[in-house]
Amino acid sequence: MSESNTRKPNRAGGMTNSSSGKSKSKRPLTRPSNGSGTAIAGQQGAQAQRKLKSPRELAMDTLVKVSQTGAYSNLQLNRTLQEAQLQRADAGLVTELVYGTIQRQATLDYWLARFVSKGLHKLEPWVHQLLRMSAYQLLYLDRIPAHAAVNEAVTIAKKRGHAGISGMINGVLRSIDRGRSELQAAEIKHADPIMQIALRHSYPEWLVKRWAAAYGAETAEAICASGNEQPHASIRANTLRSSREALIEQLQAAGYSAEASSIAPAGIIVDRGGNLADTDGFREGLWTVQDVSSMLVAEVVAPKAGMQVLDCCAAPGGKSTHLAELMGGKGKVWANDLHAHKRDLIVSQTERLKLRNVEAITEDALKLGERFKPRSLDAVLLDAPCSGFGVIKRKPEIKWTKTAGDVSDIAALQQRLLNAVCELVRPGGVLVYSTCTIERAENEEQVARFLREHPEFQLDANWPEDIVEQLREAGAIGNAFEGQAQLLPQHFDSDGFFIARMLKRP
Ligand SMILES: C[S@@+](CC[C@H](N)C(=O)[O-])C[C@H]1O[C@@H](n2cnc3c(N)ncnc32)[C@H](O)[C@@H]1O
Repeated sequence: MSESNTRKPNRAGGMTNSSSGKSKSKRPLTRPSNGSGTAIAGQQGAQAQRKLKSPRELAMDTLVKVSQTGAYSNLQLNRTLQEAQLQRADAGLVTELVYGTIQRQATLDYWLARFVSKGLHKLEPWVHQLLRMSAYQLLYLDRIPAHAAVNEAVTIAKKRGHAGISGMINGVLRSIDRGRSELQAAEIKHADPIMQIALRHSYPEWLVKRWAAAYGAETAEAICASGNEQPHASIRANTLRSSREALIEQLQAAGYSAEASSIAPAGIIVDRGGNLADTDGFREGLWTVQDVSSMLVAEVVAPKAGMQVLDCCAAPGGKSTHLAELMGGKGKVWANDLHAHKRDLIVSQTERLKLRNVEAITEDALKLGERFKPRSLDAVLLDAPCSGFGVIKRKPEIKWTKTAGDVSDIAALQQRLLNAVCELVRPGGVLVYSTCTIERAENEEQVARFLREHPEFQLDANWPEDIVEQLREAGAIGNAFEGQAQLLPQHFDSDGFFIARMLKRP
């Protein structure tokens, strides 16, 4: 039996993550960004590396690097997988251990603290990560026999540390194994309801407090639980090359589980699809890998063929290419990003999708007024840099690394960006503001302030009807829809996203 990656159904009291349900597929198969999980014939160096380090040791090293250096988990994991050249099942195990351990670290520490008498803060970083990672296997993964998790941890400890450490690790993990029927997250009780949510679902207290204040405690808990779910893999049909229906048939014929997204008109949910960016269909430009909530942004811009459109913060180009597709390849999309090295990402996407009406440019969006005439563009999209709390499913370390100060800083930048780029919209034109976060300060409050200071703009509820209907059904908007929506991650099992459509008065 491969012990690769299946998560326990609700084993430790959190949300279920079994492989059975539609939204519960195995983690490595739903994380396309870690595409190096496919088997790659080993080079000599890679084989030597593999002999030296087991998948668990690689996972532990990745966890230490992420926590010590602040590296993004997905990038660090990709580096690890590329260097190690693992077989698919082993890459799946490393992926599961890295994401799962980061995701559940507060709950894991809560239990570990019971058994580590000298206190977790006194542990060396690798010992702490090894304990977390092994406790994660015992408490959250059902295909991994307890003896494998414990023995592997002890083997790593013997290799890395002295006998006292391996003995301590053995003792702690065996205690957790013996007590695991009681170590259920749902059993965690705390006098403070905020702390209870934080410990059960493994989030920092300040963040839960903020979300409870913004959305109420019940919704805050649902946000937290949803953030621990496996993300769906989804693709956006390039409707200039094929239809969504034809692609679904094609994918199903090739053995994929593919179905139309209920919310995104070009979206296809693909379960158990492996790395969708490593497929012929992707290489041929038939689709783009993108979260369904992210697909709504260009639909809300709703550009017409022939329009002049500017995407101010565009890399890697997911929304710019979508805009160009919606325009039938006619008109012009300027895809701008601050970072010159990201221009290549946009260019490679437009070339792959065979789009000729996208021009990638490099500029600080605060200075786009030096390149474009005021009031000259039909539509401007500001998909702003943000705190990213909507994508915790994919980047779980965000919840541990971002601070309330980061939210204020990024909100101040967003405000300056909005003030700068709104000048470029022509009278009667559209300005769409979006973020992949669920912070009011970056979303509704940002828009309210902007509208106060720019009376020439007004919210515009003229969104595609089907999308509005789906948003209403999911509870993302009420009856009085004014033209902005906050999608929470639980609404469509997607990323959390905010979108506001504003019109410049003629
Ligand atoms: C949310 S991401 C954009 C994602 C992109 N719209 C997509 O759908 O693929 C934000 C982007 O803003 C860029 N950025 C940050 N500050 C910027 C600035 N001052 N001017 C232009 N781009 C900026 C970042 O490099 C990053 O690529």
